[in-house]
Amino acid sequence: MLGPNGVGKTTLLKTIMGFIKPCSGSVLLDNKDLSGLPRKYTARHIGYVPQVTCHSFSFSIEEVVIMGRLPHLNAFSQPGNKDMLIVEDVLKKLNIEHMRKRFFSNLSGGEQQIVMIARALVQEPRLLIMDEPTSNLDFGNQIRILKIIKQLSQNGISILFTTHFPDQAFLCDAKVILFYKNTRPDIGDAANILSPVNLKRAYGIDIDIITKKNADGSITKTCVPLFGV
Ligand SMILES: Nc1ncnc2c1ncn2[C@@H]1O[C@H](COP(=O)(O)OP(=O)(O)OP(=O)(O)O)[C@@H](O)[C@H]1O
Repeated sequence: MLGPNGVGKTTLLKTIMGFIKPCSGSVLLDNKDLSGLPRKYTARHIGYVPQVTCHSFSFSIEEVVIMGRLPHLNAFSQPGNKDMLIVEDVLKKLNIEHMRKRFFSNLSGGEQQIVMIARALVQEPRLLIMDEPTSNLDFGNQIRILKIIKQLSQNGISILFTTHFPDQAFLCDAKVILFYKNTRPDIGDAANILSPVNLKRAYGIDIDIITKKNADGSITKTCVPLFGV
């Protein structure tokens, strides 16, 4: 989901998650109205990573990530071997296994963001919803998270995320919902929707789209704003 500030991307995600009541229409999961489903059921199927705010859990990284397994545990049961293997795998994938004992509240905003993504991944959801998952991350971590997003989607997991960087839609070869201030959004493949004309309508600036052929034959598209002199 792409679009200008304040257009309603977060509001739509919160509505899908059931935190806000829709003004009209309904949100269905497996053809059932989400608002009537038990929270635990929803949590087994949908993972949610909210926009970064300052979280102050007094737990270690490892403990915060293990909490993502809660929807799969019975009341009063402890995480078992299978749960711990999933946690290990995700800590490694996100390159945070070496800092697992650090206190979550002492982490930087970007580090906290990676841990919150890890917590959602160990939930093993069918649908992962993330609000600006890369907003606080350094360039390397942005690309690492995008690669994971692409890999998960190739493995059949649906991922819905907001971003302010149209390039990320090209990199993930994603379907795009492009919001505008006063008209209905456009929905479709990044290659079709992210044209200079549509991007100007959304963001109010001139943008060129450059196509680069890589050494391995693949194509990378990137947005270049026309900055002027
Ligand atoms: N709790 C709230 N109460 C009233 N209005 C709100 C509330 N939260 C958001 N809004 C308003 O709803 C509109 C949409 O906000 P929203 O956060 O969904 O936009 P967004 O597209 O996610 O923006 P951004 O890209 O800046 O994160 C904004 O005008 C915002 O001021």
